Amino acid sequence: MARVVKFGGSSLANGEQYEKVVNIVLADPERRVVVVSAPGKRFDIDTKVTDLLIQYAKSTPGSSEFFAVQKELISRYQNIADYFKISEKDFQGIADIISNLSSTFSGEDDYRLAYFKAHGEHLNAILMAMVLNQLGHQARFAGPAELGLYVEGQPNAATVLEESYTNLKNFEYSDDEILVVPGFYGMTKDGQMATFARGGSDITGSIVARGLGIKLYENFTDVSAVYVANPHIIEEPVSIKQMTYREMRELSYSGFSVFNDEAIIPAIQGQVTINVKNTNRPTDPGTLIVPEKDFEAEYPITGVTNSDHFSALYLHRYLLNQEVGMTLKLLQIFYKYNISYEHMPSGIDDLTVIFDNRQLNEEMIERLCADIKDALNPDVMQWIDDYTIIMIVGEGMFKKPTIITDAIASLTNNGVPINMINQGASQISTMLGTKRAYGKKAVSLIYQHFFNKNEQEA
Ligand SMILES: Nc1ncnc2c1ncn2[C@@H]1O[C@H](COP(=O)(O)OP(=O)(O)O)[C@@H](O)[C@H]1O
Ligand SMILES: N[C@@H](CC(=O)OP(=O)(O)O)C(=O)O
Repeated sequence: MARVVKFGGSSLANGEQYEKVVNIVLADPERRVVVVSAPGKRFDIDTKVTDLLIQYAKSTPGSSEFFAVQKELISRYQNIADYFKISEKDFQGIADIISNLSSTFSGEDDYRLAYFKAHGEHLNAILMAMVLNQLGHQARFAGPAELGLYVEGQPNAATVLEESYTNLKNFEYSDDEILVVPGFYGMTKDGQMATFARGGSDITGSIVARGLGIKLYENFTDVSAVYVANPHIIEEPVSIKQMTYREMRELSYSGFSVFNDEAIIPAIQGQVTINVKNTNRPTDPGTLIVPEKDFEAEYPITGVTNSDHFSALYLHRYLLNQEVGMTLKLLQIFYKYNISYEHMPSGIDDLTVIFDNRQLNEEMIERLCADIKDALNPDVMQWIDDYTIIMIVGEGMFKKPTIITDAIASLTNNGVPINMINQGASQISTMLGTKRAYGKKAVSLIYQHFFNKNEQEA
């Protein structure tokens, strides 16, 4: 069965990592389509190529910073090319593209940053095809322009156009060649490069798998599995062997950065199974992300995460719930500021609106609050920035009501106050709100309660 394989920036950070990737690709002839990110961090305090490109785009052309970043960028690709003994002549094309990025850009101003960022993946795919050719394999660069992968919307947070799937379906390639596809960006209909949100190469992998009708998408990263909790919070957490699309989407949206939350959608639409695997330990089975829960879960919940990218607005006024059109007025104000909300748990006299705070700034919040005061005249209105959301996820959770009470008790009995509970109609997640300082402690307590094997056996 043909596969799409995507390699994240950590898997392509230098020559040694690149060699592992090449070995993985060549180990199985079914690995026909290779999606690459831009080179990532080689060590903890290193800078990803995407971040260097952002710095490059923002520096003044001709300034010393501009030339310093340009040099650093060329050397990131040069080191990989040298590792594989790519000739100077062949590499020169990549160096020239980097040097000339500022002058080759001819689109609308809004797209300039996206143009720079997209080149991280673009050049890495050109280099990967070169390396595979140099090693005697038939490989070809296939970028969004060639594939017909079209996008629309914001230049740095684009969304795929449906016609891309027809274009991909009609894309011709032969059985004996490897396609190397740059992740993270697509083309607008007027020929400009636009990127997905950060971490968006995962999205390209899903789009390409759905479009080409490929049913297995291997997503190679630097961990051996999707763990039940963030490994930066819990040391050596339990691995998830299998999970559903819905579980992964809930968890990635709220903090599991290992797989981009938007990338699940094309996989759902194309019924593509995702296998998250480790480039450094490719024989480990990894985590399978599948359409339906037709497997036995090992633990009562699938995962727990916390996320600080939410803020809340609390409104209180007696008889708030009886006022016809109150929510409409509120939503009209959000619409005016082009703000979407995530959740809106309510009581009889109060309402909490939870926002993704990455779309807000201080000035917007001030104007928004002033408009709400005018329109709704609340007794209490509080903007809460010091907020973290704890998300507990599992398809089986709601069959056993004690799971939620146990989770809450494990927090409140250990000094973590909860100021919001939201249980979605989806019946697979419960969201708890608390102060940021408690975020990691809350994840640890819930982890200890549900996954700590010693405790469970006791
Ligand atoms: N629940 C989780 N399971 C596994 N990894 C996680 C989880 N939550 C956060 N991560 C982090 O995600 C990282 C992998 O994602 P990312 O850095 O985007 O990789 P890549 O460079 O391969 O795209 C891991 O190194 C890990 O630190
Ligand atoms: N290089 C882009 C896109 C991406 O998906 O990268 P990675 O696979 O390294 O997370 C970024 O840094 O956002």
